[in-house]
Amino acid sequence: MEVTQLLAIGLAAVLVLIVGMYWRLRNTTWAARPPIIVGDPDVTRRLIFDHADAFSNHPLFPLGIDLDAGHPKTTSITSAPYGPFWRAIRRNLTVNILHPSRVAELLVPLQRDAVDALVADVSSAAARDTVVGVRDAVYAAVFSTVARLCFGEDVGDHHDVRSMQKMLHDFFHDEVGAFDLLTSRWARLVHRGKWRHLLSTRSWLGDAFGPVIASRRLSRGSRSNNDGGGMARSYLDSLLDVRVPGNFDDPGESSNEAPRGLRDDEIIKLVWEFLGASTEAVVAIIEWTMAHLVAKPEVQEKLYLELTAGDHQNGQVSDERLRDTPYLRAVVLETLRLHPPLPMLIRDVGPDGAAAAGIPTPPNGTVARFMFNAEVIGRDPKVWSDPEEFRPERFISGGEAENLSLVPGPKEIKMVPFGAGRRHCPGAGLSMVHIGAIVAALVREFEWAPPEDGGGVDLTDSTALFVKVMASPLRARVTPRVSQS
Ligand code: HEM
Repeated sequence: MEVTQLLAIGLAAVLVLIVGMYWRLRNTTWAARPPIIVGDPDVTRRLIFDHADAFSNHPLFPLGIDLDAGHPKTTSITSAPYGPFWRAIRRNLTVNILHPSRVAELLVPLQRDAVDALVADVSSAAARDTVVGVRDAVYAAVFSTVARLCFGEDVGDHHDVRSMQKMLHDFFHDEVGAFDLLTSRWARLVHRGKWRHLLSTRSWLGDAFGPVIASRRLSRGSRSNNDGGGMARSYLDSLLDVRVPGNFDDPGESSNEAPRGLRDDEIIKLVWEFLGASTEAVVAIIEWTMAHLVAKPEVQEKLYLELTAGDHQNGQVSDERLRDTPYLRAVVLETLRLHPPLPMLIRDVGPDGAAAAGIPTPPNGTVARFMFNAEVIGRDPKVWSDPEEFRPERFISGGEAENLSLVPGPKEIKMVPFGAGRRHCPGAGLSMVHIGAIVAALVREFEWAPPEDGGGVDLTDSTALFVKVMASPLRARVTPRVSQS
């Protein structure tokens, strides 16, 4: 046999090996057993509400890996097992930050600066170019507000906020995202550096937020009454004060261990959850809303007229103001119906849940994973007329979804963008105010039209970690409105 033939055979063997390895690695997933996908609103209602005890646990490791391995365990509200620890940290967030009175007191004043900066950004982009993108400017406006809610005014200088924003953005929007790394060993092999970076999340979060927490502890310690020195009490302040049951794994109602304060590594996890939860989905919905307004000028005009009528002109958006601007609320709800940014509500259930759902009992010590598909539920033709149509009128007086609440009750489910049952999103009210204020400012100040290049509005979606976003960032022709005053 000639050398060239030998070489060809060797090369072919190597290729077969590589392709085999590729397929083996590609098909390795972190969820060992396939989840059970539910898209029917009635089945969702029955399982989540009628069997609430069994359907109240989210996955313990939302990213599929234990990022605490080798360290004391930490948890977020999202991943804490249903029980007293979860209740304590969720209650702390709802009472201290998300309660409507706190939203009015904390969020609304902070938004003013962020919205002004956003309007200035869009104005200068529109002056430079006929076609502008809105995603980055909105991201900055939302994050700067959220960072101040989280850390208070002493969050640091502009540079610190920007570097936190970049960290969060890279985590969700890196082109080789955590999801690719977790679902494919091939991706881990090719992007070893990024995989190592993901595994060391705990340590780089510590480097970023540890000093902020330490400095806040210090400044509070130097004041006798921990009153924040006249500053509004931030989420971080509440986390420094909250008392939790000794052990977050304890499923019982009463732990034997004495209540304790949170450790810094636990606070870091909760702060990271807060920043991510209050930025990503909010930005996604603002962009989807603007996309529909560009695509449907008649809806945009109707909204503009509502926003500029009477004393709404230049008014801040608050919970009450949203009640006075039903069309704005309807436009945002219609966007949430069509594009729930977290399209899957996940529940891990044991034998009770499996029995309720009529599926085989999961083997000892394991769970069955249910994914309730919010996107399918919100577009169910049994529930919605012309479900694929963007029609905000459904949500106003006389419409098929008049008076629909943000989070469904136990009687009926029509849409679940903020989830359902005990684990529903506690940030729904704050989100509506935050989204409403930004959309209101963008529509009041500018007219939005499709780019002249004929590209139109592309409503294709893609997933950034867990969040459904527009696959191509929105681009629009933006014209400043003539001042009404
Ligand atoms: C448009 C904005 C938002 C959307 C669409 C959204 C959606 C969701 C969804 C679908 C869930 C899972 C619910 C379930 O499993 O039933 C969730 C959970 C959660 N969200 Fe939101 N969210 C938004 C904004 C916020 C904001 C502003 C916060 C404030 C910090 C927040 C904090 C949380 C937390 C802590 C959980 C976990 C709740 C638990 O496990 O008990 N979210 N969110």
